[in-house]
Amino acid sequence: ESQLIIKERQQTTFQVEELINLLDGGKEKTALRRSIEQTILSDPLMKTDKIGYLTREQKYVQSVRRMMYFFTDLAKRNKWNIEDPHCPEMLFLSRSLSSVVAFMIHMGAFVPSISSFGTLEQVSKWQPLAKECLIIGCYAQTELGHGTNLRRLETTSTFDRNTQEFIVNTPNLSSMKWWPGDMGKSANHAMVMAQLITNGENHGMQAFIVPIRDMTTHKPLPGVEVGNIGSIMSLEDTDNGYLRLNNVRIPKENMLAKYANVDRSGRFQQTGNNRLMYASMMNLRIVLTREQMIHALQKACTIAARYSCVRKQGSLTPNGPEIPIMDYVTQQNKVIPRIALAYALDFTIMEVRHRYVQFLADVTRGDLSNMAEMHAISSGIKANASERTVAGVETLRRACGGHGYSMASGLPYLLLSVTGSCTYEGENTVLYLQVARYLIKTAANISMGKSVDGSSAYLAENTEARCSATSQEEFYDHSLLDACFKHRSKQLLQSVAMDLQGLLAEGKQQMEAWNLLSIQLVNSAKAHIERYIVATSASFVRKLNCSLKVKKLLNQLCSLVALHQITNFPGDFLKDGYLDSHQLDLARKAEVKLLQSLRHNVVGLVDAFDFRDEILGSCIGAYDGNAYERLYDYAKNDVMNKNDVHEESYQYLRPHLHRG
Ligand SMILES: CCCCCCCCCCCCCC(=O)SCCNC(=O)CCNC(=O)[C@H](O)C(C)(C)COP(=O)(O)OP(=O)(O)OC[C@H]1O[C@@H](n2cnc3c(N)ncnc32)[C@H](O)[C@@H]1OP(=O)(O)O
Ligand SMILES: Cc1cc2nc3c(=O)[nH]c(=O)nc-3n(C[C@H](O)[C@H](O)[C@H](O)COP(=O)(O)OP(=O)(O)OC[C@H]3O[C@@H](n4cnc5c(N)ncnc54)[C@H](O)[C@@H]3O)c2cc1C
Repeated sequence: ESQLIIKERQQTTFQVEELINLLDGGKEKTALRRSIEQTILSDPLMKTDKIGYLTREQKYVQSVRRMMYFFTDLAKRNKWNIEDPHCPEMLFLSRSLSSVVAFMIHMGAFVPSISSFGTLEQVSKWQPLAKECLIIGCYAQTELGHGTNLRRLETTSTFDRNTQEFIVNTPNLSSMKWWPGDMGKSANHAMVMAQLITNGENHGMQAFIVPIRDMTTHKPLPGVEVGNIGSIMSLEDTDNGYLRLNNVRIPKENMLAKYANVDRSGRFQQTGNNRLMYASMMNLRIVLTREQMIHALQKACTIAARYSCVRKQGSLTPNGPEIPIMDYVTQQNKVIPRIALAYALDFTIMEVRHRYVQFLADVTRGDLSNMAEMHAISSGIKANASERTVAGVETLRRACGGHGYSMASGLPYLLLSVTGSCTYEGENTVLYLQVARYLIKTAANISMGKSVDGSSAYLAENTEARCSATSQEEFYDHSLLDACFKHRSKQLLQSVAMDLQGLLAEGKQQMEAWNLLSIQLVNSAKAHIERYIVATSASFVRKLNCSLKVKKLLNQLCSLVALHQITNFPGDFLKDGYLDSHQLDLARKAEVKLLQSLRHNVVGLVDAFDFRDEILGSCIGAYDGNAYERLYDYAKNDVMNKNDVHEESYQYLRPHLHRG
């Protein structure tokens, strides 16, 4: 173990294990997580070869092999609950599996969509088959021509009264399904989202289960053309696919009919709220925020923080001893606010998940009153967490200098794999505009004196016109910081709502006015969600039952998240004079002081994320801090170094070497 990292751990002022337990949800949960990790990581059939050395095809094959074994054997033998994406076991499992892997869409989207859209009878038919991996499914919504605008999907499913079948068709190039994970090579069934047509009338998007490959030969079924879409930026262990359906017939029962059905004569009946067809996307938005984004940020923080403490470069005195780069305040400003953000997002998503589970129970009772708010929160948190995670991981990668550019650091892999999360499951701008739609409606409700949802209640409160802070210390106070965020959000919303009214009064059409103001609308949505994160994480910490030391530390992290946002994006806080430039200076000084006070706990804070080295996959961020030894070992094992002289060198270099 590096002496430097030992020294860092000696400086830690709190019990790391306490914080680990807190993040897991209790001591017993930590024990459960560790035993799951131990079982998975010690199983020879779950072993992965070093990802950097595999071809795209090898990655896919390895992933399919591991995950088939995992779902059909390992998880069952250990009686792990892989049914509920929000249960603790599932959270721990996805952490142990460490990267995006085959059958995540099958288990994470296909299986839950059956119960989201299916009747009880349909669920009891399809779900056991899917859970046992007797069928492999994908979620086929996006098309070559449309991903966001679901109303304009072009795949059709036309009811044939004579045969009591649906004819599913992708009539042209742009209507073919494009992108679904697990579809290219693995899936034998697809959950196809298509326009339902009965008796010549279009009833909008519905879900259909379409068999696409033969259950014995795995060959595409008649009328089906299916394949991989080709190399993508990362996530190469899954097979994102395309699918063309040429008038493929499926039985009438394959339309999932929880919220709408078609009778034998082709009469369409809507039995539930049609927004519920969209609502199922909330689930994956929340799951991905934690399972992919926050974990990626936590891993990147772990790597950059540990490395920054063992990397020495330069000195703070002329010819003096070299210091760990973590002692530079600029380095602290790159690493520590990201650690703080990783904590704040984790606390926020715990609350969001808790609310979502309650929301699901409400929906089962037929109560949809919280749907609009839940949609705004889940869309906003997905967009904000992915945007800040991607930016954060890149900052942390650069904070590791040259070694951050090497695959050996694990950082490029994290960055590339998490970048996609800004696009899939709802492109971020589009999601922010959904939040803005909710906010504009809320503003209208407030002006009519109607009640507003809990997370937006502050929009109806009276707030001070100016921040009251006169000292640095006040900028650590959560309620003062929250007031800054409330004010920013409120004034951005008021201003865009007024502009919208103005444009409408001038005679502009609603959609045109909306488009003209969409930059402001996105900013307003971001401000609302950032306020939600600041308030939710602080209140989560307030309610925690933990030692004073840990509470103090977590309170500091919450303050830092808010302060860092104010000092880096001060414009909207200064705009209407809520903060003045003197107060901004105080906030900056407060931030630097906070960074320095958190400095000696940096390693403890990332140790508390408790990622085993095998899961972290980094030569420079391993627990023992032996970065250089591992980098050297990584280089020695490069396939290019198999022989001292590369065969190609003989062929192309040797003829030229003797020319002179
Ligand atoms: C274990 C896990 C590990 C995982 C690793 C896996 C990694 C890899 C995974 C990769 C996985 C990737 C997998 C994938 O990528 S799967 C594909 C994901 N695709 C999308 O997310 C598509 C995004 N597009 C949309 O969501 C819609 O088209 C929108 C909604 C934007 C517009 O459409 P439209 O123009 O029709 O909408 P509108 O604006 O008129 O609104 C109409 C009304 O509907 C309400 N509304 C809208 N949306 C929702 C909602 N969601 N819940 C509840 N309500 C909702 C809305 O408030 C409004 O209500 P009201 O205001 O009128 O009252
Ligand atoms: C790795 C990966 C895995 C995926 N897996 C699946 C899957 O399993 N199943 C599936 O069905 N799909 C999947 N997708 C598709 C994904 O859901 C879509 O790509 C995503 O929803 C974005 O839609 P789009 O590609 O049509 O983007 P577009 O909507 O074309 O976005 C392009 C640009 O247009 C802008 N834009 C579009 N509409 C508006 C608007 N109304 N207002 C303002 N700006 C707008 C966007 O902000 C963006 O800047 C996956 C994608 C990726 C990258």
